Amino acid sequence: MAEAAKLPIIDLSSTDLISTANFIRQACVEYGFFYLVNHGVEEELLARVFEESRKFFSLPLAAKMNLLRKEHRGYTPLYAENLDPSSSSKGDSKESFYIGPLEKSCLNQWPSQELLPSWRPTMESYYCKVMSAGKKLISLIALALNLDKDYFEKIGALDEPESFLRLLHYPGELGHFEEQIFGASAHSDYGMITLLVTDGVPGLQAYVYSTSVCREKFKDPQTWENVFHMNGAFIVNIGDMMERWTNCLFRSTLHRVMPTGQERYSLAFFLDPNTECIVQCLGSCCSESRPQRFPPIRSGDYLKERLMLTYGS
Ligand SMILES: O=C(O)CCC(=O)C(=O)O
Ligand SMILES: [Fe+2]
Repeated sequence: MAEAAKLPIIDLSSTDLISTANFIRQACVEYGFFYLVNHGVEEELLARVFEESRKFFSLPLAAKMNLLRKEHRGYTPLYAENLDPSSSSKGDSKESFYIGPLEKSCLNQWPSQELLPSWRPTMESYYCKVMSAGKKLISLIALALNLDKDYFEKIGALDEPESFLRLLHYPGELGHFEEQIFGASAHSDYGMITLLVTDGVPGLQAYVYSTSVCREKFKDPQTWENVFHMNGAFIVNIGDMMERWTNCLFRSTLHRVMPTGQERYSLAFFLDPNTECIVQCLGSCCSESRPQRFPPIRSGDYLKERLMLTYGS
């Protein structure tokens, strides 16, 4: 049985910015995962988002297929995705719905107002709230990296960030004994940070290390720890672009969702930089003894490459 991960708890409302930043640094170096409390997103709004998400996934398949994923927005059906390219499984046992930047709203797809009248305003309101919590957190992450608080704004990363809200539904059915079917197979997220909230049903596991060395992803044997839901908190994890910026100082930790036989809903918000932003090793994160590990890359190109590997488009 996997143990429960004892993740740090970061208070986004703390006025002591320096100690919060230090605490974030430690959390990102040691775990790449932490809980975020007092983030300003009301419980009542979260409950409404879950309710609307449930309504969408309960629609007949044909209605959902009308909104099939295009331009990385819309519906992805069960087994459409295998997050672990090294596995030969038939795909993950989950369905999802992506909502992209509201500034580019013509690319987004929405269920019709006749079907789900409150859906779009609820999702837009949540998108804005979680984005503002995320931006505040990024300013503390900048401080944690000994940068100016507005560093990521100044380099344009937070100017119309290419961020996606993903509604997830795990139906909970278990595959045959001989099949290895995950809710979400082992992966790391692609962007800067992910802010996740679940409905409380367990399943999420993170591969937590105890050394600060950049680990080799997908290397066996692995030890996984359960990441449980905490009432009122976001589960935050560092994504691969932040790992590249920090030259592996901050970890983009592998995680997965185990099948438990229970139906499960979650909301993942991937805060990814503006597509034109160049992601390159921060001066404070490389030295002679810690040489740069990745070449600079345009955020949009990196994201496209990763999505291509997951979806083929
Ligand atoms: O549903 C969850 O708990 C995690 C989802 C996730 O890791 C993802 O969509 O990237
Ligand atoms: Fe993830």
